[in-house]
Amino acid sequence: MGTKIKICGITRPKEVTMLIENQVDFAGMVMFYPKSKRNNSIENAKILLKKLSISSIQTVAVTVSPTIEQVMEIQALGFDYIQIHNILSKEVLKEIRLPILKAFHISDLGDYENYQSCSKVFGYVFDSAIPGSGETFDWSILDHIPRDRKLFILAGGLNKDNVEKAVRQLRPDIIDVCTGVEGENGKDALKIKELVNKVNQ
Ligand SMILES: O=C(O)c1ccccc1NCC(=O)[C@H](O)[C@H](O)COP(=O)(O)O
Repeated sequence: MGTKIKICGITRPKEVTMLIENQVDFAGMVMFYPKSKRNNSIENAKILLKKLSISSIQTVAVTVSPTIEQVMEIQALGFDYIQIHNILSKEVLKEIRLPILKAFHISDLGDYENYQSCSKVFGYVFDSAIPGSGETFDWSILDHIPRDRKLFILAGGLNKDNVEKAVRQLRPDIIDVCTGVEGENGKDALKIKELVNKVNQ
C-alpha cells in the first residue's frame, strides 16, 4: 500500500475542493487553538465537515492539550480522528471515544513508548518543535523508534522538494503537510497537486 497523504490546517471551503480534486486521504482542521492562524470555529468546522462528507476523505481534529469539554464537542461534530499535541490528560484518555493520533515533537520523543500499549492511540505524528511552522527536523532521530502496527505519520516542513526523500528514508504510513502546500492566501491548488504527484509517482 502506498503512502497516504494528510493535508493539515484547512480553513476554507475552496480548500476542501482542492483536497477532493487531488484525492488526498486525510484533512486536518486545527480546533480550540486560537494562537494558530489556522484555527477553526465550531461553525466553520461544521461547514467544512459537511463539504467533506460527500468524499472519502477522513477528517482529523487537530488539538493542543484539549480539555474533556473540547473533546466532547469534537466528537459531537463527527470527526473521524483527533490529533493531540502536548498533553493527553488521564481524564481525556479515559473518556475519549475517537481514535487518537498522538503528536510528538522532537523534544518529547521519549514519551512515545508510553502510548504503544494504549488501545485508544491509533497512530503517532512525528513533528518538528513548532507544529505548523513549516520547519523540518533531523529525520535520523526516528531511525531507532521501534515500529508497531499503529500509523506512523511524518510531519514537519514537508513539501514537494523533500517528500520523496522522506518517503524513501522513513517509509511513513502517512505524510502530513501544512505550510508546504500554502501560498499567500491559504492552501494552494498547484502546490497540493505537485505534492500529491510526487508522493504517488
Ligand atoms: O498549523 C498550526 O498552526 C498548528 C497549530 C498547533 C498544532 C498543530 C498545527 N498544525 C498541524 C500539524 O499537526 C503539523 O504540525 C503540520 O501538519 C505540519 O506542519 P508543517 O510543518 O507546516 O507542514
